[in-house]
Amino acid sequence: MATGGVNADLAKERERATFDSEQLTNFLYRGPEKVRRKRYLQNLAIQDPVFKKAPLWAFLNREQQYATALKKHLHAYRRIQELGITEPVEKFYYREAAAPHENSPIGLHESMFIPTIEKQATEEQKRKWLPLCHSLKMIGTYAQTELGHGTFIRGLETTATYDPVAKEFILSTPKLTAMKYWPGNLGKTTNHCLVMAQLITKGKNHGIHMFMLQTRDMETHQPLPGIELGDIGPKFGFFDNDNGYMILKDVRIPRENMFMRYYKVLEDGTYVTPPGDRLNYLSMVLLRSAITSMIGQHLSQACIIAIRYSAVRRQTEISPGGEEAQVLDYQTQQYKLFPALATSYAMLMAGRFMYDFYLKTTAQIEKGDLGTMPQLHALSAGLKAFSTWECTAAIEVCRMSCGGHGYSHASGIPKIYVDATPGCTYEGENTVMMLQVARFLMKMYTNLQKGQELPSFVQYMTKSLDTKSCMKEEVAPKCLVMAYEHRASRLIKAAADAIQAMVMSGSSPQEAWNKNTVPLTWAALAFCHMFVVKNFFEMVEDAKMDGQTKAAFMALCKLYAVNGVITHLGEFIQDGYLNNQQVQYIQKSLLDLLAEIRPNAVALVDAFDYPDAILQSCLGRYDGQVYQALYDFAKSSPLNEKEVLDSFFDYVKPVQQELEAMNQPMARL
Ligand SMILES: CC(C)(COP(=O)(O)OP(=O)(O)OC[C@H]1O[C@@H](n2cnc3c(N)ncnc32)[C@H](O)[C@@H]1OP(=O)(O)O)[C@@H](O)C(=O)NCCC(=O)NCCSC(=O)CCCC(=O)O
Ligand SMILES: Cc1cc2nc3c(=O)[nH]c(=O)nc-3n(C[C@H](O)[C@H](O)[C@H](O)COP(=O)(O)OP(=O)(O)OC[C@H]3O[C@@H](n4cnc5c(N)ncnc54)[C@H](O)[C@@H]3O)c2cc1C
Repeated sequence: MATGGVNADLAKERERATFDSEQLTNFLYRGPEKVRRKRYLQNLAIQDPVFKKAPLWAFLNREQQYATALKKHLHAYRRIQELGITEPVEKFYYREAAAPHENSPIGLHESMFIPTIEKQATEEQKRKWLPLCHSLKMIGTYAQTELGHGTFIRGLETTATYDPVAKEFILSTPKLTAMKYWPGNLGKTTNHCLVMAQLITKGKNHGIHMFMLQTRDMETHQPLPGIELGDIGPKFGFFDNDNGYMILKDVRIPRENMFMRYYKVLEDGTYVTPPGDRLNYLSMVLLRSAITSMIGQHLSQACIIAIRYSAVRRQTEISPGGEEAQVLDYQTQQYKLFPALATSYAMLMAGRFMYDFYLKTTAQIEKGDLGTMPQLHALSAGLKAFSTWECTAAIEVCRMSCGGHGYSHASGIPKIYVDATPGCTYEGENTVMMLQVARFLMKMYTNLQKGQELPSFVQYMTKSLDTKSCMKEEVAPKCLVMAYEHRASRLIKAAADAIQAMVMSGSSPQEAWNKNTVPLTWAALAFCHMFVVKNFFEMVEDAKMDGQTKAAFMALCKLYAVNGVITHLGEFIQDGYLNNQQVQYIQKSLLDLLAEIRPNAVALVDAFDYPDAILQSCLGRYDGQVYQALYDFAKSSPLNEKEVLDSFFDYVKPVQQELEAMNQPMARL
C-alpha cells in the first residue's frame, strides 16, 4: 500500500478550487440523499469480504477472469435481493463497486432478458418465467446476431416454422451463416435465450419475431438435444464474458414460447399482427437509451485518472534550473484533457435526458400510443452512436496523456477503453445508426416542406437559415447554440437537396439515397452534436446550485461547445456563417476557457465521486501517491513470484550453449 498522506500538489489543487465539488456531486446524482445512498451501497460492496478477497483481474488468465467475474456477480445478485435493493440505478452502484471493471457473465440476463420478458411477454408468460428468472433457475440472454448478419436484421436466417398439428415451432439455423454468433453469455453461462427468428406459418414468412428457447438442462447444464453451443474465443475486451455461438437443428418449442404480447400465432397457425410495426425492436431501444450515460461514466473515470495524474506528474523544468512543471500546467495537456472532461459531462447530461425520454415514451407506447416511437428510435440511435464515438476517442486521448504509464493496466485506462469501444458496434453499428437518424431527419424535412408541424427537438429547422452569426468577442451561449442549429439545418438541407436533385434527374429514391450516405451521416452527426450542446446548456442553466459551482460548470459547457466548433470548423464556415474575426473570437475563447478551468480541474473530477476501490487505478488515486502504487503493482506481478523463471533454464540456457558452441573458432572451420 502507498503511504505518505495526500500528495502535496493534489492537496493544493483541492484548496485552490473556486467551488465545492460536493455541490456538483449532488447535482450529478440528483440530490444529497441519493449521494448518501450511493455511497452507502458502494461501501457495503467494497467492505464485503467476498469481493475484497478476489485477486485483481489484470493478473488472471481468461478462464480465471470469467470464473472470478461470475462468482462476484452471482454473490452481488444474491446480496442485492437480500438487501432489498430494487431501483435499477442502486443495483448498478452496488454491482459496480462489487466487481469494478469486470463485465458480468449474467449481465444480459439482467439488462436485456428480464426487461424483454417484462415488456414483450403476455401476463401468463410473465407469471411463468419471471419467478424462475429472479431465482436464477432460468438464466438468459438475447440471441439475435448471426454469423452472417448483425446489422440487417430483416436478413436473419434462423427460422421458426409453426407446426399446427403438434402446436409447436421448429427452430432451425439452416446454414453456416445462420448460426447465432456474438450474444453475450450464450456460450457457457446461460440456460435460456430469446431467439430472434423468421416466423413462418401457413407457408408464409412474417419477418423476425421473438421466441423463448431453453438451451441447457436446468439441472445438469448440458446442452439440450439439437443444440450446439460454445464460446467464440478471446476478443479485444470483454475477456471475462462468454460471447457465444449456437447452432439449432430442428429444435421444437411449444407455441406458448413465442412472445405474444403484441404479435400472435393462434393454435391453427393464423398470424395476428398489432398496429405498430417495429414493436419487436424495443429491447434494442432500451439498451441504446442507456448507453449514453454508461459511456459518459466510462469517460468520466478516464478523466479522473488522467487529470489527477497530470496534477501529480512533474516533467521538464520551465526555466533552466527551475522547478519541473506539473504536466497539467501545459496548455497542450489542458487542450487534451479539458475537452475530454467537458465531453464526459455533456454525455452524462445527454444520457440523463435520453433515459427520462425513454421512460416517458415507453409509458405512452404501453398505453397504445405509438406516435412518439420514431422520435424515440431516432434520438436513442443517434445519441448512442454520437456518444460512443466521442467518448471512446476521448478515453484514448486520456490514456495517451498519461504517457508511458497510461499503457500499463496499472493506470486502469486500457481496460476502460476496451470495454467501452464495443459500444460503437453493439446495439446497432454506429454508422448504421446515424443513417437511421438521417432517415428520420429527411422525413422531417419533407414534412416541413409540406407545412406540417415538427416535433419540438427538430423545430429549429422551421427557422430560415440566417446568413450571419451573432457571435461577438464575448462568446455567448445563445450564439453558440444558434451556430450548431445553423450547421445542422444547413447540412440537412444540403443532403436533402442532393437527393432531391438526383431524383429529379431520373434516379430512383433508393439510388439517390445510396449515392448520398456520406453527406447524410454529416447531417445526422451535426444534428446529434447540436442536440447535445443545446441540452447541456439547458441543464446547466436549470441546475439548482450555488453561483460558483454553476460558473465552474458553465465554463465546461462553453468549452464543449467552443471546442466542437473548432474541431468541425469547416462545417461552420463553409457558407460564410462565421467570419474570420468571429473564428478568432472562438479560438481565443477556447484558450481563455482552458485557463479558467485549470484551477478547478481536480475538483471537477472529484465531483464524479468514484472511490479508489472502484477506479482501481494507480494513477487516479485520490491521495495521488502514484509512484508507490506503481511500484506495488509491479511487485505483485505473478512473473515476480520466482526470482529466476523456469523458462530461463528451458530456453535461454540451451540457446546460449548452442550459440556459444557455434561461435567456437573450431566450430566455424
Ligand atoms: C438498421 C435497422 C434499424 C434497420 O431495420 P429495418 O427493419 O431494415 O428498418 P428500415 O427498413 O431501415 O426502416 C424501417 C422502419 O423501421 C423504423 N425502425 C427501425 N428500427 C426501429 C426501432 N428500433 N424502433 C422504432 N422504429 C424503428 C425505421 O425508422 C423505419 O421507419 P420509417 O419506414 O422510416 O417510418 C435494424 O436492422 C437494426 O436495428 N439493426 C441493428 C441491430 C442491433 O442493434 N443489434 C443488437 C443486438 S443485441 C446487442 O448487441 C447486445 C449487446 C449488449 C452488451 O453486450 O452489453
Ligand atoms: C462485445 C459485443 C457484444 C455483443 N453482444 C450481443 C448480444 O448480446 N446479442 C446479440 O444478438 N448480438 C450481440 N453483439 C453483436 C452486435 O450487435 C453486432 O456486431 C452489431 O449489431 C453490428 O453488426 P455486424 O457485426 O453485422 O456489423 P456489420 O453490419 O457487418 O458491419 C460491418 C461494416 O459494414 C457497415 N455497414 C453495414 N450495413 C450497412 C449499411 N446498411 N449502410 C452502411 N454501412 C453499413 C458498418 O458501418 C460497418 O462499418 C455483440 C457484439 C459485440 C462486439
